[in-house]
Amino acid sequence: MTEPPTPTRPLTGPPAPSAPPTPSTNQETDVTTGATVWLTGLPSAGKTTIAHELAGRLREQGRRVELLDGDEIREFLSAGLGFSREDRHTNVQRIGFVAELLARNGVTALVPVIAPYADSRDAVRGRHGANGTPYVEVHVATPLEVCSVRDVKGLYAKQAAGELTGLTGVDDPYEAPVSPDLRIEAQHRTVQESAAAVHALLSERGLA
Ligand SMILES: Nc1ncnc2c1ncn2[C@@H]1O[C@H](COP(=O)(O)OS(=O)(=O)O)[C@@H](OP(=O)(O)O)[C@H]1O
Ligand SMILES: Nc1ncnc2c1ncn2[C@@H]1O[C@H](COP(=O)(O)OP(=O)(O)O)[C@@H](O)[C@H]1O
Repeated sequence: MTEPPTPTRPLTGPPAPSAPPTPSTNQETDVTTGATVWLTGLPSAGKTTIAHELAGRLREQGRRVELLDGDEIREFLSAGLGFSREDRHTNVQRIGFVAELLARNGVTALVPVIAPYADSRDAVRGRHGANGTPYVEVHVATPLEVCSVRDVKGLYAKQAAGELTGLTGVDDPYEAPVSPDLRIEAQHRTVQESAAAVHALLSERGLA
């Protein structure tokens, strides 16, 4: 009597150990659920650093991620815009528009951009809400005293030397979010801990 051929892969049961993890999906459309994660905070607060760490974690679990870097956006999408209230508002709306497009198509859009004005941020949140696209606001709440010592781009020193005016948090407004989805006192946490906190929130909401 001949033995039936052994299948190379089991037809039922759990996926093979080498299978990549499955991202969360919208049950009705079977489309991967995207989201915009906006990290707002002062210059040198750690927005970009935390966003990169978070991006790595999300990619590891098989999610598609785009990081909309503020400096890159200002070089291309927002070329020519400055740092007046009006220009910052325009910049934030443009970034919000692109992030929402990405998020509604299944991408997790990470946005480490200052976005100093509450009404600008609210408008972005509102547009996401109107389209049913998940939006998560994270306040990277590193205090000015810490940011100005880090001074990654030398902006605080320039402002102090009188070579720059209108620096967010110093001589230009930063309206801290009153009720963000998450506030991180990032000066008391490692980058990994901060990224893990955002990741945990996304998991709770079925977005990671
Ligand atoms: N005057 C002034 N105020 C604040 N920030 C300044 C300014 N001039 C240049 N920069 C640098 O520009 C980087 C990008 O700014 P953003 O696009 O995130 O700002 S905004 O949301 O439009 O206000 C921003 O990047 P980050 O340091 O990564 O936050 C700043 O380094
Ligand atoms: N606990 C921390 N969390 C985040 N960044 C930190 C921390 N400690 C030191 N840093 C450093 O602070 C700097 C923050 O810069 P960056 O992420 O570009 O800030 P932002 O994007 O908010 O302007 C980086 O050089 C980062 O390595």
